[in-house]
Amino acid sequence: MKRLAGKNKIDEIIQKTAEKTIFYLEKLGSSPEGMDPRKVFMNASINVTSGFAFEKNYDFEDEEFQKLAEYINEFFKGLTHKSLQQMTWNILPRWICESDFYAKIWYKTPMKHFLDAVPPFHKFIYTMIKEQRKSLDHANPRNYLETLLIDAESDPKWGYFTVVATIVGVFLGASDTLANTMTWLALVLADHPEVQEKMNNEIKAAREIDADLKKENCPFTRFVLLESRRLNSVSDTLPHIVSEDITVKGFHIPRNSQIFGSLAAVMRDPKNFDNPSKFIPDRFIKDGRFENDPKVCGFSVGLRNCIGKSLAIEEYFAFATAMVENFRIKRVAGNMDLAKHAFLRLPIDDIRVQFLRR
Ligand code: HEM
Repeated sequence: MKRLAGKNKIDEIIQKTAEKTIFYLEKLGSSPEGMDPRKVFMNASINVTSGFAFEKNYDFEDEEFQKLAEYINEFFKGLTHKSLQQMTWNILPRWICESDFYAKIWYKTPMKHFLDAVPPFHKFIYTMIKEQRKSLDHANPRNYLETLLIDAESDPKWGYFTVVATIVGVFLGASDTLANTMTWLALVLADHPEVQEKMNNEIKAAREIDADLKKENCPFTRFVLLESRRLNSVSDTLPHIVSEDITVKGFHIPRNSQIFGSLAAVMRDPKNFDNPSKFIPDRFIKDGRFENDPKVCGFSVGLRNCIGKSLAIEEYFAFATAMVENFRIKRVAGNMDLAKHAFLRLPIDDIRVQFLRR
């Protein structure tokens, strides 16, 4: 990421994507029935990721973009079952897990979406690789894919498959997480109109200081964004495999076990936050100033924490401020309940939010 600093047009792509997002939120969400904004936010995060990965900025209605979005959405439809299948590998004999019969059983579940999306998604990325190799400048990689291609040439352990799998991982890590973080924010703001007004006033005043909105001029907005991520963190945690035998607080965990730690448990623990289930943006004021709190750990902790954290923070700020500057947000249907999901914390399906132009 450091090698791309200042070279990638990512800030410009984030701003353009924020404008497109506003256009679609108004087009689809201004009527009294409102909308589920997830798809619009998903398109927005996929577009920023394609800016980061390939330096491509799409129109959401572009045919190539729609294909890309479809592969990613299909992956997510089957992801829970893919994870459940992996859990069964912990308990069943290997010959069962590797049999055709067992594979056919899983293909009858929603995991089918995941499996069917893999070949065309990989092919799409191979096409990008071919395109970008033609103009690859080794001294000046312009995007994430180019840095991977350069690394792959100098390391025999890397093959094209590793490059493709890394890009797939970035698209999966970047899209659903940010889309749902934005959706939770829209829902929580709908319940707190006074917070929307306070944010809007702060953003207006900050624009007078500098037309390019600066985070340091928007402390209250940052409290709100952090508090919304704390209260409704999207990822509880991804499954991890234990690489060696370990004992934690008297519990022995053998090598190769699959484990799940809960990030939400840290962020909703009353020992860490007073009234943890309440939305209290001002909880982050320390001596009158904004202070980040590392216990808000939705990007996970440790060596494998989120590689896209700083990009995600930029996108979240840009999309959230654009949304509040342009709209009053109202909830028309649904509530703040959690959807049933194996390891993500997502809003339920039947939410409807109205975006009323200011
Ligand atoms: C609000 C948005 C986001 C949230 C809440 C989030 C959260 C997370 C979490 C919890 C992990 C798991 C870390 C672990 O295994 O312990 C993760 C990993 C990852 N994230 Fe994010 N993420 C976000 C945005 C992004 C973005 C924008 C990118 C792309 C540039 C990205 C790329 C990745 C990748 C590639 C991994 C896997 C890292 C690894 O396994 O080493 N994420 N993210």
